[in-house]
Amino acid sequence: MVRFENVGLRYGMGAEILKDISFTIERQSFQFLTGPSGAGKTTLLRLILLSLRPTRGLISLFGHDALTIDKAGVTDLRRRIGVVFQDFRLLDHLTTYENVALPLRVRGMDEASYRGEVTELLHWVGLGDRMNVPPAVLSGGEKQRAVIARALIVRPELLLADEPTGNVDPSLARRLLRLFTELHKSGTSVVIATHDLALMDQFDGARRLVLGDGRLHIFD
Ligand SMILES: Nc1ncnc2c1ncn2[C@@H]1O[C@H](COP(=O)(O)OP(=O)(O)OP(=O)(O)O)[C@@H](O)[C@H]1O
Repeated sequence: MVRFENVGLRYGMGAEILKDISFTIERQSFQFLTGPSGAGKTTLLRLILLSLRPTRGLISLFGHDALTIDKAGVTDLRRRIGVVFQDFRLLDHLTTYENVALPLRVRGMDEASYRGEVTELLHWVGLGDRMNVPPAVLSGGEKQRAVIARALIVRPELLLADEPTGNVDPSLARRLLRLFTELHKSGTSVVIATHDLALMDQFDGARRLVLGDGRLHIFD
């Protein structure tokens, strides 16, 4: 569902951050994206999301040539992707529950059809007693969990998560990881960018995409 061929990226006139990156992400796959700080993990996720254009190379997303489609096409493809990024904000005029339910509401669904599922997911991420407060009063880790719940509620075809367990304690990190693996089992391709070796070790068999010196090394 994602294919990169010889992708290179530089910011402005700077040096190339990513060089000759080629890989595929298959349907219903699970992988970690790792590498030292500054290696380009967030940059690579942004290229997949089509919020950055590569300096060279080819990117295809869900079978479409991502570099030639128009803006409306990009919006359509993005709807199929769940995103857990640090700078994806919650809306402060809505409650936590309403934020998580929003992607379903904008799809025109009736609240009665999703209320139970949203509530269950919020309990699972440990926000059962925070549902009716605005995000402004949540802690950093609670906000991050609300963003995760909002990304997962639509069961996206592809989930991109950037350090999704960065702000939570190890036991909650394991719980969130379980949520990602359940989503994967139900059909989603999952890409998790992380530094957390202990977390990756819990998923010994998972594919690892390792960035270093601008290159990507793949361990299947
Ligand atoms: N908008 C930008 N303009 C210029 N340089 C940038 C920009 N965003 C990132 N960079 C640089 O690109 C490199 C890769 O950054 P990126 O955030 O992708 O790395 P990362 O692997 O996600 O790092 P971390 O693990 O610390 O989050 C870094 O050297 C960073 O300074």
